[in-house]
Amino acid sequence: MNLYELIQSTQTINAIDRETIQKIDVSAIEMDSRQVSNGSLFICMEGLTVDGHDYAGVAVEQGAKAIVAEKQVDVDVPVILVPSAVHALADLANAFYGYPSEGMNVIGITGTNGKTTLTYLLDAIFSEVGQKTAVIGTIDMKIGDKRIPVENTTPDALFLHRHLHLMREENVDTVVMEVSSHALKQGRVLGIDFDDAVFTNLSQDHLDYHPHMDDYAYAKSLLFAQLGQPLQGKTKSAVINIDDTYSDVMVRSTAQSIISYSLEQSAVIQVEDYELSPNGLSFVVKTPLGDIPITTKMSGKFNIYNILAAIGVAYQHGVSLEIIKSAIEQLQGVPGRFELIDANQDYTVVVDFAHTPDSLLNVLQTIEELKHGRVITIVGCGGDRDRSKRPKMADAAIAYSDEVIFTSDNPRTEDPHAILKDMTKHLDDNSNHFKVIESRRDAIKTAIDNAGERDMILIAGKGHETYQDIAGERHHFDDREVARELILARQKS
Ligand SMILES: CC(=O)N[C@H]1[C@@H](OP(=O)(O)OP(=O)(O)OC[C@H]2O[C@@H](n3ccc(=O)[nH]c3=O)[C@H](O)[C@@H]2O)O[C@H](CO)[C@@H](O)[C@@H]1O[C@H](C)C(=O)N[C@@H](C)C(=O)N[C@H](CCC(=O)O)C(=O)O
Ligand SMILES: Nc1ncnc2c1ncn2[C@@H]1O[C@H](COP(=O)(O)OP(=O)(O)OP(=O)(O)O)[C@@H](O)[C@H]1O
Ligand SMILES: N[C@H](CCC[C@H](N)C(=O)O)C(=O)O
Ligand SMILES: [Mg+2]
Repeated sequence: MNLYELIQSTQTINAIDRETIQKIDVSAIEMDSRQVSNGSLFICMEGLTVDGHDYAGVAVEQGAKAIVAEKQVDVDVPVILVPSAVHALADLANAFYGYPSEGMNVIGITGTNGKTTLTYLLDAIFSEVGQKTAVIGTIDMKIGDKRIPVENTTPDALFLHRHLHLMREENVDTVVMEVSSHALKQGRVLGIDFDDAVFTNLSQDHLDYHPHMDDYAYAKSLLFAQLGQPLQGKTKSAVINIDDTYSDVMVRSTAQSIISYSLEQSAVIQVEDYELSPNGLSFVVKTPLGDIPITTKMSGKFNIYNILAAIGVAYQHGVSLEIIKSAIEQLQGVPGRFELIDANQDYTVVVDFAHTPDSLLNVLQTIEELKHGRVITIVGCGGDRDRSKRPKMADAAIAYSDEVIFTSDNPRTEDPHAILKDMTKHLDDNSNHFKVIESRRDAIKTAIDNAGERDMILIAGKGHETYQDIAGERHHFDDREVARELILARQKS
């Protein structure tokens, strides 16, 4: 693409010599010098670890034909100065790839918990309608039947516009994506033309990155602001859980119509009555188009919220009540979310991705309603992440379990002992209520070897993850595989 044409899509600072840059054809846009090839346009991004401006020279050596930067860099190719590299990256990538999100339905989901679960619900509903769908989220990226691994829950703007383009080329109708607060604060989703934005809930997480809860809520609200002004002929909506304390922040951030959902008060999408049982949930959802009785194998009151959110989006898109019901009832569950490990043992083993105080409380309260024996919880906290959630997660585990085994999650670059100390130092050491077993495998083995008939073991925090990050190195580790192997080993012994 011609560089002169391309830069018309963003705001620049310096006067550009039109004749020079009109001669440059850009073969790719890159934000990482290691990816630059001959003919690339390199955008210097100031990161949290390094400053991309320091890599401009390397990018030119690799073949970059021009540089986009926020400050002058000493290279012998044209340098286009911009007021914001974050905006320039989004504008240029969006233009380079032909504004791909405008040609598809794009649904953005934000909130502390429930995003991944909701992507699975919406994928099931839009697939049931007969649409081709794509999903971008924590587990992976899915385009039709293809699954592509991702590093971040919400990737950077360049990756997003590039892959949205690919999705449009592959005739995807609807893209469902998780939008993390990191992504919103770092401008990773700028330029995406969202049709709907969903707010699930807000509770403590990421206070290593956000200085306080208001900053975290403000970041989430940016998704609702990005829906823009209502346009004639195009209906957009904000689907919002009004039972959450922070819902007002989201409601006030958007000019689009609000589809509220609630379990407790009057809302566009609400619940008449619900029943939680060991076999799942059953409840009646009231919508302006009529009632939908739902029976699902998904467990936990919190999943009613996820289902209401899905119904809110589907309702906005005119999906029939029958299709909504059928898609939700067929969904077997989400990998690593309340996933039962069943090898015909006489005790229950649940693997769940709860890694925040609120999600851990939710999953344990669900277990409280389903249990028939003792509850044994295995839990740890990730390293290089919010330290203040550690004692709170420990308290949640202690409050609802007969026994807790504190263990390692992903220590990353932190000392595993220090993380476990942060979790347990306020607890009474003499209590025989908890143990600390640093090795996750040994912790799972201890729980399985000692489980009695009808006991329930919760292995929390890692869900679908297939690795454990120790000292910055990833080793293969899957709670589900390890639990199954140890259950079978106990049966043989
Ligand atoms: C803390 C954080 O959010 N970091 C993100 C951030 O990295 P960073 O700011 O450290 O980047 P950097 O390494 O300083 O690099 C700056 C620039 O220099 C460039 N560079 C760098 C090196 C080089 O040799 N050449 C070069 O050009 C880089 O490509 C980049 O453009 O920008 C990167 C690109 O967008 C992200 O991949 C990275 O996510 C890291 C891997 C991460 O772990 N993030 C987590 C905290 C996160 O974002 N999590 C949320 C989900 C949370 C949840 O769901 O609960 C997510 O959306 O994944
Ligand atoms: N609506 C909800 N409210 C509270 N807790 C929930 C809700 N939905 C799921 N959970 C709990 O949170 C855990 C994570 O759920 P899920 O993966 O759907 O959330 P997420 O928002 O995608 O998380 P992440 O920020 O890590 O991507 C689940 O394993 C479950 O324990
Ligand atoms: N997206 C979340 C996942 C946390 C999962 C947990 N297992 C951990 O490592 O803390 C994060 O990166 O903070
Ligand atoms: Mg997720």
